[in-house]
Amino acid sequence: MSGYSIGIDFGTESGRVLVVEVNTGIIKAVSTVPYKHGVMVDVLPTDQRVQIPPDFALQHPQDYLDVLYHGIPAAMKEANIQPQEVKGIGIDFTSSTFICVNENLDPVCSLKEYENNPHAWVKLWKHHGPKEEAQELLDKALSEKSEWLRRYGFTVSTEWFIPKCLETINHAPDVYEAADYMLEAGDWIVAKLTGEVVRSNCPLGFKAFWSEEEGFPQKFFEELNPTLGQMVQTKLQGKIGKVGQRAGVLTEEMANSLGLPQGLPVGVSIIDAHSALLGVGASRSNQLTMVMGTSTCHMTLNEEFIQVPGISGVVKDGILPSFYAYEAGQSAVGDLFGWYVKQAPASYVEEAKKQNLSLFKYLEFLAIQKEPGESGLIALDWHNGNRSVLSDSNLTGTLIGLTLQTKPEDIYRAYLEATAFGSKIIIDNFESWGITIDRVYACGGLPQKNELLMQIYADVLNREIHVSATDHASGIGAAMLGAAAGGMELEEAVQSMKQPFLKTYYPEPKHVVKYETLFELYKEIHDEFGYKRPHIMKRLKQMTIQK
Ligand SMILES: Nc1ncnc2c1ncn2[C@@H]1O[C@H](COP(=O)(O)OP(=O)(O)O)[C@@H](O)[C@H]1O
Ligand SMILES: O=C(CO)[C@H](O)[C@H](O)COP(=O)(O)O
Repeated sequence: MSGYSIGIDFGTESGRVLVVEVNTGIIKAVSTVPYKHGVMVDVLPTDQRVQIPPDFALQHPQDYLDVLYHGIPAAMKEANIQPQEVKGIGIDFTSSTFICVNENLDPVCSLKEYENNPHAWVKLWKHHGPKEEAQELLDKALSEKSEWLRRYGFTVSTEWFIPKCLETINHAPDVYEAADYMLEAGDWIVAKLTGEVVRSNCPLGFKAFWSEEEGFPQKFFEELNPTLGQMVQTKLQGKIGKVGQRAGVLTEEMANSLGLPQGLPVGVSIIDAHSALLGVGASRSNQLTMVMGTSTCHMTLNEEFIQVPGISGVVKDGILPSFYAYEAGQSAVGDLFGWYVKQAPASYVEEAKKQNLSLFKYLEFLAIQKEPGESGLIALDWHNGNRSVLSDSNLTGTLIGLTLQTKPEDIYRAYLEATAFGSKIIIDNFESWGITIDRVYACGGLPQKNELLMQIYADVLNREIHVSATDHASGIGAAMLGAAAGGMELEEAVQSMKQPFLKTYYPEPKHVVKYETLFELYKEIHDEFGYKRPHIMKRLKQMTIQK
């Protein structure tokens, strides 16, 4: 098949539209559209007096539509191709990003009577509101030894779809009633493009306790909450499609608005991190892809179903047919560095400006001059909770070893190291349960932004890290799904569109030895606060929520 595919990657802060040549994977154009409202955590845009509760992370659905309406025409213009040359569109989206819509697919937050209810807005993946609901689901599933829990590493995360549904049922019954569909935002975008609701097996499998063999655990839902039970037949209706299949075709109205041909095939959606695995071409067993951005997701494929505690999930055909796709992750990586950089003292801000460096780059420049262990610091990177292997959003970050000599760059380096230690815990966990990792890939926005970070990962993991040449691996994966919707075999699309590698980071033996010792200490602190004394962080967190 010749021609182009449009891949749209909906991230945490922005959406990116790619136009990609299907035979070569050459990126002809990229248009980035930042979300005007970003991540909403303080007040609602409709009324500045309505405070958003703590632990909420909301988004404005219009921001996603703006990515379509502005990003597609801009990317097409830059690519300088004819609309008829486009063979399909694919969508990837952060997940579980949860939206309630009515039968016309209008978000409930766009209806006047609900606009001031935070529950009516999009709940972003990192919305940690449904803590009690997640715990309730987990307690029941553990007490009954529910079969489905084996696919979720024996955990239930507040970030997932069903806890978010239950939170809406419990705290905003009117919003629940007003919704005709409760959808993953990726599936909503597909529905807006095609006029038809087709849910993807990927987020359904990873975030909503659904499997192809068993569907939803209907009886379990009914027993927990009758409304949740009814939801399966009502607000969770819609066709289910598999990643790699066509969800439908572009409606006339959308085609006219976007300047694309009517009837253009649109693929079933995929989660962003899962899409990145396709983008780097890690389409075999025993390869691990670290998708490093705001958060990090650790993705791998395997021919076998293996029960692995502490992971985010395993789904058959969740990324590629005939493979079980596995996901684990860390909830704050780039976000943690971004937060720390904002705390930099005025003298650092000034000096960075003088040297014409971003604060990230200035701190990296200072931190690179330090040896591993030199600062005597160890951090826990749980500033947005811990996704794997502890799966507890009540956990918080910590820093041990501070003295009067500690400098900001020491702390920055300790946080970079902490995320590498967190990744080592995840990889060691996979391996100890029989999922061997032979090759490690890194992609996402971070690897190309921070060389020190990637060298630390190579040293801590004591493995080579192959960094993808593109920081758009998710968008490329989405474009592959667009090509597949247009008629290309998905595996063929992966082989012809996968992106090359830019650089390999090799472990530095002198550093590896030092990091082995530091990791032993990290593991002790991790187990102490994660397993033995989680109540310390939980009680502190509780006080902040009660305020
Ligand atoms: N030089 C840098 N070093 C470390 N972190 C960075 C640097 N530049 C940006 N970041 C962080 O990277 C994240 C953005 O990553 P990116 O992959 O572009 O976004 P997303 O995860 O939304 O797709 C932000 O959280 C930001 O704080
Ligand atoms: O949980 C996810 C995938 O399963 C989220 O989509 C992801 O963690 C957010 O991604 P990003 O860091 O790229 O914004």
